Amino acid sequence: MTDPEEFFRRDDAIFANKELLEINHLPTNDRIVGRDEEIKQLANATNPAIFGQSPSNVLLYGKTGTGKSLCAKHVSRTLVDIADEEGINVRYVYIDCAQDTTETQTARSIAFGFNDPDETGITIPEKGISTSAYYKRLWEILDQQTDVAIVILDEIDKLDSDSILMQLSRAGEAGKICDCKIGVIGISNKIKYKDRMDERVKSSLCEREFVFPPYDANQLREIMDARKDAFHDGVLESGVIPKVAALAAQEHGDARKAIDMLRYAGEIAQSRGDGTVKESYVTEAREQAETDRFRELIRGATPHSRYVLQSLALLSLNSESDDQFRTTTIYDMYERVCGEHASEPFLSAAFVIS
Ligand SMILES: Nc1ncnc2c1ncn2[C@@H]1O[C@H](COP(=O)(O)OP(=O)(O)OP(=O)(O)O)[C@@H](O)[C@H]1O
Repeated sequence: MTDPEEFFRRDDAIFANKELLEINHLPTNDRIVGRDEEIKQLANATNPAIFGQSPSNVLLYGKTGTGKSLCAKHVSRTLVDIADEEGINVRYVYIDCAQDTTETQTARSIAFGFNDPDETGITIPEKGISTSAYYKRLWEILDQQTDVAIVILDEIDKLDSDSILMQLSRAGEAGKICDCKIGVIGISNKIKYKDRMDERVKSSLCEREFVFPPYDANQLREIMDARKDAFHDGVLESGVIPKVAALAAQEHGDARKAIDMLRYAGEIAQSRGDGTVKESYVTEAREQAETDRFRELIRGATPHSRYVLQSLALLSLNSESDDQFRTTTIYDMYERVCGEHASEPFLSAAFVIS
């Protein structure tokens, strides 16, 4: 019988500190490259918190992987430490609005993020209480736990309404609802997001706006060089990082994709029992990074957008050429796919398809 023991590795010949290349890793100061100006502006906007005053609300724009979340978290983390030295209690929470799209979910997650139940004695149930009850607990928690609260709302455009923003901006207005000062850092990939905001929310939330430009190949190379110690000495072929940087720069300068590609290239070497991460592995790593990204995009789409996509994929698979398909052909396939998912097709999907 095969002994599974022979398939386990007791040491890692490739990675010395793989965590540096993991998606959720928040790098330290010395590993953050090429965002000095953005960090300076964000620090200026949130500086009043150090004196216990209201920070400016900020909106950050930029394409995916341009360091928006990283800079927002990094500046907030530093702010908390400096304020602490000045005797001011600042805390921050990070909310992914792609996960928490409704007002209730967002209010609950913010309350949960700021709450230390041992200190407040307040619990935040997953469900079973009303939106206003979540708010009530949130204001109470903020009053008890902090002088200044920073709320980072990533993918803010995914919120299904402005209600939570309205509440946060009202609460932030000196002492109206709670005594704590509140600053919001909104993050979006959609430059036009502001256009659909309520005027009142817009004037309060968009006190300052910063656009994060894409990285060029040199910056991407520096970002990866600063994390090179994720690998053991000498295992990375010298051409790997420049190749990853060049490919990622071609695809709108996305640092996440670059770091993913680098990690995958290492994993490919590892899975083949190769002691060297070869430049030739980068092409495969790129495909894997693209598949991941696509999977993530699809996961965020509505069920019917996924059914339309599945229909197109099925038609393309069964087609000899790359011909275009008639709307009726796609709609027929879409109806079939909906049937397989026990879902009623939307008539309006025909307009979307056409
Ligand atoms: N200037 C930088 N220096 C070091 N690492 C960076 C830098 N910019 C981005 N990264 C890394 O790239 C990845 C993506 O960055 P981040 O999540 O901040 O991008 P984003 O602009 O918020 O993207 P999205 O809009 O998709 O959330 C993270 O792992 C981050 O650590």
